[in-house]
Order: sequence, then C-alpha cells, then structure tokens
Amino acid sequence: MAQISTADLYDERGEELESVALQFQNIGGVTGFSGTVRTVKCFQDNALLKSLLSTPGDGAVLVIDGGGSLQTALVGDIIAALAVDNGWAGLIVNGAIRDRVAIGTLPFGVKALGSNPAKSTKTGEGEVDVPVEIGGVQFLPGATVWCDEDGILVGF
Ligand SMILES: O=C([O-])CC(=O)C(=O)O
Repeated sequence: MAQISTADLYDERGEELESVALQFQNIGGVTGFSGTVRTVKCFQDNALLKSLLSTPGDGAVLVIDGGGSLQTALVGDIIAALAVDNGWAGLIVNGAIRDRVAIGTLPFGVKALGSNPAKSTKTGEGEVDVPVEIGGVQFLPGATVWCDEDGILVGF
C-alpha cells in the first residue's frame, strides 16, 4: 500500500511534525519513502557513510548532513545500490550525489540538494547517529521521517 502523502500527514498531525522548507531534488527511483532516522555527519568525505550503509538498514532512512556542500558527491550508484541491498529505505543528502541517472533506476528513495561528478575523500572522518540540523530542522536518531515529492516531514 502506498504511504500517506506528506500533505495529508501534515493535515493530520502538522502541529507535532517539523517540515523542511529547503528544496531537495528527488533523485531515487522511489519518491515516497519513510522510516526511522539514522544519521551521519561528514564533510566532503564518504567512507563513514559507505561503511554504515554496508550494515543492515532495517528499513531506516539515512540522513546525511554534508554541511550543504555541493563541491563533491557523497553518494554514487555503487553506494546507493549497497544501501538497497542492505535494506535501507532511502537517503536524504544535505549535499551532492553523482550517477543521478543510475540512481533514478534503483527501487530506493534518494533526496539530495544536487549533483556533482567530483568524488569525495575517503578518510572516514565524521560522526554516526548524532543529532543533525538541515534547513533549520533537527533530525534526531530514532525519530521518523516521511518523504515524497512535496517535501520532508520529521517527528515521532
Ligand atoms: O565512491 C564514491 O565516492 C561514490 C560513488 O561514486 C559511488 O557510490 O558509486
């Protein structure tokens, strides 16, 4: 069954939920997705998120706070396919991705600010499952996030 639209969910529960006004692009092959929030905070370096997406996702959505940098891609088609194989529901990337066309064929939700063919560094620097803020909205690990073409809602 299709998930409830974010607009209908907002009408039901708006006061309890936060809505992200920052405009993300819908890049994945699935646009409506939801799940428990997990987080990674990293800057132009994607080794940490790759290792996390190599572990079981159990239907969670990984919120990647790349500081809004569009200088390098944090996710490409290989990492996105890894996430699909490990049972993640989707990614919200406060930053750039690459391999946009290939990611669009995956049965997977990917929202990102944009794309850039330049790759990220691979030092592993960053933090996992810390609170992150995107567009003025806090994402706490363990919260629930709902995404579709209209936007992103987060709450409990
Ligand atoms: O390796 C990277 O930096 C990301 C990438 O291109 C991929 O996931 O395909």
